[in-house]
Amino acid sequence: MILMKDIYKTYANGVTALNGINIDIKQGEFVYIVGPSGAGKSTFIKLIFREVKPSSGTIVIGDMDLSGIKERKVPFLRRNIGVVYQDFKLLSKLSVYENIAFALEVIEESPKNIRKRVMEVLEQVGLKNKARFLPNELSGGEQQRVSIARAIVNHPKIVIADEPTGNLDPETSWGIMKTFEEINASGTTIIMATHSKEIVNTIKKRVIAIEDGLIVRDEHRGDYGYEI
Ligand SMILES: Nc1ncnc2c1ncn2[C@@H]1O[C@H](COP(=O)(O)OP(=O)(O)OP(=O)(O)O)[C@@H](O)[C@H]1O
Repeated sequence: MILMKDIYKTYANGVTALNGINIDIKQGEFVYIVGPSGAGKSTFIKLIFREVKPSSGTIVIGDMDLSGIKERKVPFLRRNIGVVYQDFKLLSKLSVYENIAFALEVIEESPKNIRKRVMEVLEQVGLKNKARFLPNELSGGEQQRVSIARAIVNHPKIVIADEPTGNLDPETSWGIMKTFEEINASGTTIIMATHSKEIVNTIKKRVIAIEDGLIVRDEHRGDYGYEI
């Protein structure tokens, strides 16, 4: 599903973020990516949806080998991947409904299907009654739910989340995690970078630890393993 072989990444400024990564993640897995600040977690995550290109090595996502992929094929890769960010990245002038519908409009889904599917995902994240609200009229947790709804509206096979609870209080974070678990239960692969020891040690999943651009630990139902 997600395969990386001998992945190295050195940025244009000379910083080497990844130093020989090998990984195999199967469809339907839930994986935490942990490690110190600057270890290479975000770089690892960005490789999956081709926000970042490796300096060398092979990446296969589903049946797509990204090594030789043409730029015009990248949107097809991204259709299978939903992304959730720490700071939500919602469009502030668009309503909740429009923020989610936008993801379907760009792939030219019919207006009837768009309406049906947007209301479906809003129901799934518990925000059906806020469809007409603007993002700044919502709490942080609600905004993150909108961004999760946007990420899953197109039925992606993979959802990637880069510190999705980083800006939320603990109670709200547990609710967001429950939503990710429900999405995972329907067969979607979840890759989540997190600094939350409480979450990783409570909701046990596969844990991949990255330090200095290398995978130093890969455990089924692992622990967070750091003090903060
Ligand atoms: N666009 C970039 N250009 C140059 N260097 C970068 C770029 N993005 C990241 N880096 C560097 O690559 C290294 C790894 O960064 P990365 O963001 O992947 O770490 P991280 O583990 O996600 O950190 P954090 O937990 O703080 O988010 C760092 O030294 C960082 O400064």
